[in-house]
Amino acid sequence: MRSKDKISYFYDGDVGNVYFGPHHPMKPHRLCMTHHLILAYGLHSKMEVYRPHKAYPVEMAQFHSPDYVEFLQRINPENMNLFPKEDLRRYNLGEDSDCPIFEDMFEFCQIYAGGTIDAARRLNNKLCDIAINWAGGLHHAKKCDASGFCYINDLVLGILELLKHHPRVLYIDIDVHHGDGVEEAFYFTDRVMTVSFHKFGDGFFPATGDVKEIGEREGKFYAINVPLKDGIDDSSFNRLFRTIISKVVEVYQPGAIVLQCGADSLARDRLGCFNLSIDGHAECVKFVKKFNIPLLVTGGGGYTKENVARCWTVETGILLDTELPNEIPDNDYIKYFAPDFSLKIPGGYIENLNTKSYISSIKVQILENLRYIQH
Ligand SMILES: CN1CC(C(=O)N[C@@H](CCCCCC(O)(O)c2ccon2)c2nc(-c3ccccc3F)c[nH]2)C1
Ligand SMILES: [Zn+2]
Repeated sequence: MRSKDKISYFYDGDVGNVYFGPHHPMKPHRLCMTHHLILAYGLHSKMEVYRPHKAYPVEMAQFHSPDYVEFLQRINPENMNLFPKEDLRRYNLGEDSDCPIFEDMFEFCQIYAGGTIDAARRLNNKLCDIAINWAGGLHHAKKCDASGFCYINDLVLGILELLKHHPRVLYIDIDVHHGDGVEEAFYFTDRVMTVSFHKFGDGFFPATGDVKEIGEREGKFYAINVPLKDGIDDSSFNRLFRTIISKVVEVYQPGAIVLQCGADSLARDRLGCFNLSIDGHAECVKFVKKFNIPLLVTGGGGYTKENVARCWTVETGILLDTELPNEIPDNDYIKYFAPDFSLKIPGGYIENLNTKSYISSIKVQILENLRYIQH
C-alpha cells in the first residue's frame, strides 16, 4: 500500500451563514454541516486544515470580465434598485432568478474562489497530494455572467492556476448538471480535457452537454460529454465512469486532475434525478485517487443537505484512506441525521431509463473520439 496521501483541506466558517433566500434550493449551510461531521469523525486531525484567503477581484479577472467582477463587488440588496434593470439582466442576476443578489454575496464568492485557488497553489508547490475545497465547484459561472446559482467560476480559476505548472489538466464533473462553464472556458484548447457526466434531455438545465459536443479547433476531441437519462444506478454509472476515465488518463496523461463532486447526482436529491448511493458516488472519488496524480477535489450542487454532508464526509474519509463507522457521532447538527443517524442513505426509486444499448452507444462514441488524441 502506497504511503497515505498528504491532504490539505480548506474551510471558512463564514461560508455557512450565507443565505440565498427563502425559496432558493442552494443552502450553503450544508457546508457547515459537512465541516461539523468531518470534525465529529476526527478527520481534521489527519489533514492540514486552512482558512483560505478571500480571492481578490484581480484574481477573479484572470477569467471573468473586469466589468462583471466590479458589478458583483458593488451590488447588494440595499442598492440593487439603483442599478439599471438591463445591467441585472445582462449579468443574469436578480429577483426570483437562479442567481439572486443576497447579503454578503461577493464575500461568499471570495471565500469559495479563494479556497479553490489556494488548493491549486498548494498542489503546484507540491505541499500536498490532494487538496479539498467542498465550498467550491460552482461550474456554471461564465466569463461575463452568473448562471445556475454560480457567480464566480472557481474551477476555471483553479485550473488556470494549475496550468502554470502542468501542460495538461483533466477536469471531471459528476454533478447531475452539465459542467458547462468549465467546458466553455476551455472548449478551444487541448491543455484542459473536460469530462462531464450529467442528466441530458427534457430541457434539463443547462440543456447543453450532448455527446456530440466534443470541443473545437485545438480543443477538438478534448471535451467529453456523457449525457444520461433519469434513474441511473451505481453499477451502470460506475462501469461507465471507470471505462471512460481510465482511457482518458491513459491517452491524455494529465499532470493534475480537478474533480467536481456535485452531490445532486445522489438518489432523492431535491433537484436531481439519478439513483446513486453515497458508495456509488464515492466510488468515483476512490477510482480517481488511485491514479496518484495531484488531485483537487471540490463540491458543487447538492440540495438534500443532510445527504450532501454525509456524502462529502464519506469522500473526505476515502481521500484519507479512512473507513468511517456507519453510526454518525454526536455533533451540533445530529438532529438533521435522524431517525437513522446512519451514513447510508435510502435507495433511489426513479425508473432507470438508461438502457444497456443506450449506455453502450454513448460509450462507443466516446471511445471512438478518444482514438483521435495521443500524448
Ligand atoms: C431560467 N430558467 C433556467 C431554469 C432552471 O431550470 N434553472 C435551474 C438551475 C439549476 C442549477 C444547478 C446548479 C448546480 O447544482 O449544478 C451547482 C451549484 C453549484 O455548483 N453546481 C433550476 N433552478 C431551480 C430553482 C431556482 C429557484 C427556486 C427553486 C428552484 F427549483 C431548480 N433548477 C430557470
Ligand atoms: Zn448540479
